[in-house]
Amino acid sequence: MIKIGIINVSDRASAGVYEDIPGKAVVSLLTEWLTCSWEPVYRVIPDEQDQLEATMIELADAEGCCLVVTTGGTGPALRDVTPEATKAVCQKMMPGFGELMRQESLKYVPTAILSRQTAGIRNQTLILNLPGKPTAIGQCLSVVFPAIPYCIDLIGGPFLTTDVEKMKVFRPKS
Ligand SMILES: Nc1ncnc2c1ncn2[C@@H]1O[C@H](COP(=O)(O)OP(=O)(O)OP(=O)(O)O)[C@@H](O)[C@H]1O
Ligand SMILES: Nc1nc2c(c(=O)[nH]1)N[C@H]1C(S)=C(S)[C@@H](COP(=O)(O)O)O[C@H]1N2
Repeated sequence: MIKIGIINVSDRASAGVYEDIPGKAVVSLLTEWLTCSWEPVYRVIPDEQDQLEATMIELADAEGCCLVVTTGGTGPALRDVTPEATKAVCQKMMPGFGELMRQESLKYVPTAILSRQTAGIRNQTLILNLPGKPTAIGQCLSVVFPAIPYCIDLIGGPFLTTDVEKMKVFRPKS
């Protein structure tokens, strides 16, 4: 079974102050787009770098997720450490994901430049950061998703398929 990790990184969501809207939004978009069978591996944790790194490693190495999507903790605030944790656990960074998501987000809010969201590869797992704002989830994930299945092909992961009416992905012809 294809597994996809979703980690909501938020002190308030993990304390139950917020409902986990961003994480649920990721699951609902993936459910709408993907036609292959898959299952979410879901975590809600505080902005603690050690815990976040341990959770990313668990979802990548022990659970075998081909993709791990994080929400929140990408900004400049003192406790925002999601990009640092991502860099610490990845062997390769994929800066194009962050660049494209910021460019898209700027169409909606000038504060898009405050997100340090990035992506990287840990072994056979792509780790992708999204901002924590519920409205940012669809705006960011839909703009980078067309490249995600091919990225997962290239790192030796499972073949992700989508409903082309809802999410058209791109795989270059070999
Ligand atoms: N479940 C939610 N419902 C409504 N707004 C949310 C929710 N989660 C996040 N947000 C909004 O997105 C912003 C950024 O979210 P993020 O998770 O990065 O940080 P945070 O919620 O401030 O985290 P923390 O609780 O760790 O400070 C929040 O300030 C809030 O405005
Ligand atoms: N699409 C989109 N991107 C966005 C935003 C948003 O509302 N929509 N908020 C910005 C703001 S205000 C901040 S502080 C940063 C970091 O958010 P995070 O700490 O929740 O990850 O994301 C930015 N990117």
